[in-house]
Amino acid sequence: MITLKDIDKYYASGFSRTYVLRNINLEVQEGEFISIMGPSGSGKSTLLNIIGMLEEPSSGEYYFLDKPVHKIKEKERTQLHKSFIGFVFQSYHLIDELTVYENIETPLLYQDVKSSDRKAKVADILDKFNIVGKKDLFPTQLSGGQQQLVGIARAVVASPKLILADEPTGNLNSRQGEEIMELFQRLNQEGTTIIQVTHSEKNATYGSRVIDLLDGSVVKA
Ligand SMILES: Nc1ncnc2c1ncn2[C@@H]1O[C@H](COP(=O)(O)OP(=O)(O)OP(=O)(O)O)[C@@H](O)[C@H]1O
Repeated sequence: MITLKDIDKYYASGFSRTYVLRNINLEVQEGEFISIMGPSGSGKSTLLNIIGMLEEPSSGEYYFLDKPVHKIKEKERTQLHKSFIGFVFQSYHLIDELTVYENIETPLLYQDVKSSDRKAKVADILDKFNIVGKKDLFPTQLSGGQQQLVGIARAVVASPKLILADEPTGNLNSRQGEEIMELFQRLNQEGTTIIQVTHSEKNATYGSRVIDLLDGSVVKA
């Protein structure tokens, strides 16, 4: 599904370069559930953002479903992201002015799904996530755990092939964190590929492979 070849990400600092990622080579097969681990500042979020097409590498090659992401135009890249990837952020990134229902519906609007299909898909996800009773509330009226559930519901409503999650349980208590991990495990068993960034050894046990980063390089994959 994913091939990264010699990916570097650096920023200019004076006359030199500061490397955030260096010489990353990685293959991810469809159906994997991967945890990216490593100390703070080791480049985990940057790697996830590159895989999610939210950031561009400075050099190297990135193939997603055999498409050369490093070569295609931004518009096509955005289309790839919208069609195949669901992104879960640590700080939820819900839209405060929209209800739970409307937040979950947004990716379907981007994909031009027709109204009756949108209704059916959102209803299905609300049901699956046990949040039917919350559909008309606004994000600020929910607990952190509930907001993250909505964030994940929004990420999966369009049935993405790949879920990327950056510290999805970072702001949750341990019970809520376990629920999210169990949910990811179920989605993975149903065929969704998952890559999460986590500091938690326990969260990593839900996955099938750990990628360890140190100072921008993969030390174990
Ligand atoms: N625009 C930028 N200019 C310079 N350096 C940057 C820029 N953006 C990120 N960095 C640096 O890249 C490094 C890696 O950041 P990244 O967020 O990927 O690490 P991380 O492993 O996810 O860290 P954490 O676990 O703390 O979230 C950091 O040292 C950060 O300061």
